[in-house]
Amino acid sequence: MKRFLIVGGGKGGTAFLKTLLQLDQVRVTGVIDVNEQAPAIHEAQKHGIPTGKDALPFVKENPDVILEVTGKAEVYRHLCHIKGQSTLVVSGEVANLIMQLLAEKERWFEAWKRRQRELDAIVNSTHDGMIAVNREGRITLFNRAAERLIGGRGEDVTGQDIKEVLPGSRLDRVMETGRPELNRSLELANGKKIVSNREPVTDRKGKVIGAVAVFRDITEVTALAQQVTDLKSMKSQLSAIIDSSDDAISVVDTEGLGVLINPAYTRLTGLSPADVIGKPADTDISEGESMHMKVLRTGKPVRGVPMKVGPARKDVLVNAAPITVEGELKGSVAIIHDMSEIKKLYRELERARRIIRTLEAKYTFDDIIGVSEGMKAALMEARQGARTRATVLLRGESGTGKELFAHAIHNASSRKYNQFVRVNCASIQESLLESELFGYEEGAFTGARQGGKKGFFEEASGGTIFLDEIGELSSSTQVKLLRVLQEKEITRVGGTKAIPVDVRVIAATNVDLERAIREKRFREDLYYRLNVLPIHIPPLRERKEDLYALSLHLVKKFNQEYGRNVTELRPDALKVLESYSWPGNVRELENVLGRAMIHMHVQEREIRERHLFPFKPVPGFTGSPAEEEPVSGGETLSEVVARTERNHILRVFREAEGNKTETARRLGISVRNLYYKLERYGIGSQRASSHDR
Ligand SMILES: Nc1ncnc2c1ncn2[C@@H]1O[C@H](COP(=O)(O)OP(=O)(O)OP(=O)(O)O)[C@@H](O)[C@H]1O
Repeated sequence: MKRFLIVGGGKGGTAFLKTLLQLDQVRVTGVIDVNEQAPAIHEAQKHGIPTGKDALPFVKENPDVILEVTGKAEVYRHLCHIKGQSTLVVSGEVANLIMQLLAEKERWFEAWKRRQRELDAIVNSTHDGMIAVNREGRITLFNRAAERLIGGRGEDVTGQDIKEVLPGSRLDRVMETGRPELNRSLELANGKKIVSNREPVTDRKGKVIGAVAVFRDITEVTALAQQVTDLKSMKSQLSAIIDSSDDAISVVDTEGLGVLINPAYTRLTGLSPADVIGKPADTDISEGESMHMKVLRTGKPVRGVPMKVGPARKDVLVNAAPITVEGELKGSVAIIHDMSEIKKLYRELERARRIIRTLEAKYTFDDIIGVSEGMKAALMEARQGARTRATVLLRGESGTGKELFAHAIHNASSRKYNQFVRVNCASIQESLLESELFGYEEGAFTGARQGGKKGFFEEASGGTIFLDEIGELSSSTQVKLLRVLQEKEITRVGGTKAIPVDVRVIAATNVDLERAIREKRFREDLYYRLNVLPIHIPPLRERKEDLYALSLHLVKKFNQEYGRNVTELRPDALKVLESYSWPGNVRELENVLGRAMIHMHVQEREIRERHLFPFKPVPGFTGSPAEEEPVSGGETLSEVVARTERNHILRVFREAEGNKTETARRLGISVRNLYYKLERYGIGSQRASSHDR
């Protein structure tokens, strides 16, 4: 509040008074004039302002400004003994001007104050901390951000020595050197990280009159920077994982537009990033609805969807899932697993399995012993035949080695790594044979397996099927077999679809097929289909020169089996063997030698005649006891019938020298029936297994 004393109440004084009365922060302490009727005196009295002598005490109170509006002021100055007061002498004309200037100053002052408040607001609202000190190092500014960062209150610390409030501020140092310190990072005692700029404040002449520090909290920024670094490294790790994945990966945004694919995706589909990124997913790899679009539509993952993709139409399995960030759907990711590799591996595995199984077709040509002309010819034909896929018909009596030949042909052919399936056509019930050979569809007959079943032909696909005892096939099976040989395709029982099969057929029989054709028991057309490469294996009695080598070969085999060390066959023993007719052929020889070795002393090395003695070869026997059973009392009728039947079959079987076809003929039953009965009564050597698998 400024106090004014107006001296002179004329026009000028009145003008001053009126102007001053309009101003804030101004108090007129009095108006003085010798003329008590002067207009300003009147005006002052109207406003209760002391005049004349009444004003004098206020003069003594030392008004801030005395406005002398006339020359008479000198008198009043003297009167009032006012000293050291600034006195302004103005004429009435300039009084107005001065008043205007005063008003201007007041406005400027107001503006300055407002500006000051604005600056205060700015200084206090900024996130940057600000501290200013004067020349003495006393704090003149300590804004709110500084309060927050450092602690303490601006009003408390203002005027205090900066060295006490903030010993590490270095503002004293800045004042000393007069040089700014910029972008300095430091950690405060409270753990906050800041970066600060400190600058000296100079007057117009460049003299340092203080210093100011502006500093910023970078704790969060540092943490954010760390997070960004972490995210970057995570991103590059993820990119490396995605790029090195063998599974194809694709990502789309919420609009279904491609965002990311990995190299495996390009390898699988042939689509480059340019084909996919930013393009709609509904034109992607799938034929129906895109898995991405399905995921975006339903918000749910899809799993294990089989598809064919890419130019190679590779089999794949697709998994797709929504990408959600804080509960919000952001897109979809699909992982496409190439199944062709697995399928390939599976095929390899199957192949390996087959090789293992094929080992069951374990004989090769090296296992077939034969020095006789007849055997040499058969072997040569078989070796040649092995190189082709021609159907082979092995002819020869029981036990001559037909199956051995079949194994050897398969193992010498290009099909050796695939399945060798042996089917004994006589030992499988006629009603089952068709479905066993050709398989059946689900529901083909009561008891048919769910999903149907592959037959032997399908099992042998890529390999060889050995149809033993082919002469025993029923006419309906003969027709079907003929079709397989002609069309190279099968139809499952109960099915309509023709399934192509790539199978090499080796058939064998000891039946006189030509006679069977004449008797209408065997189809002529099938005969010609089978008889592409007939191989005749002569009976042992016609190739006695093989006996010695064969015997040594078989003895070697038994040595291993029985843990013996027999190395020789004495001439006397060989002579006995040569004098025999071998109706059971090599199988019978095998039995005779096996039995002889069992009866030899462990240390004996040579087979002699006496070892074979008493040599009563039983044709067709493999060692199972098959003597006639004696009659005993107290049997039931069915036991008597069974015993009688067994004894009779055994007798005829011996008389026919173990020839099953002949036995069956003499008994008036089918060979199949004979097989059944031989097995039932434990007679003979036939194996019950229908195929080697
Ligand atoms: N030349 C041979 N060299 C070595 N062993 C042989 C020879 N011929 C046959 N064998 C052996 O004789 C036994 C009977 O042979 P295989 O089973 O092959 O005869 P098969 O003619 O198929 O008889 P079947 O018609 O009764 O089925 C087998 O143990 C076989 O190893």
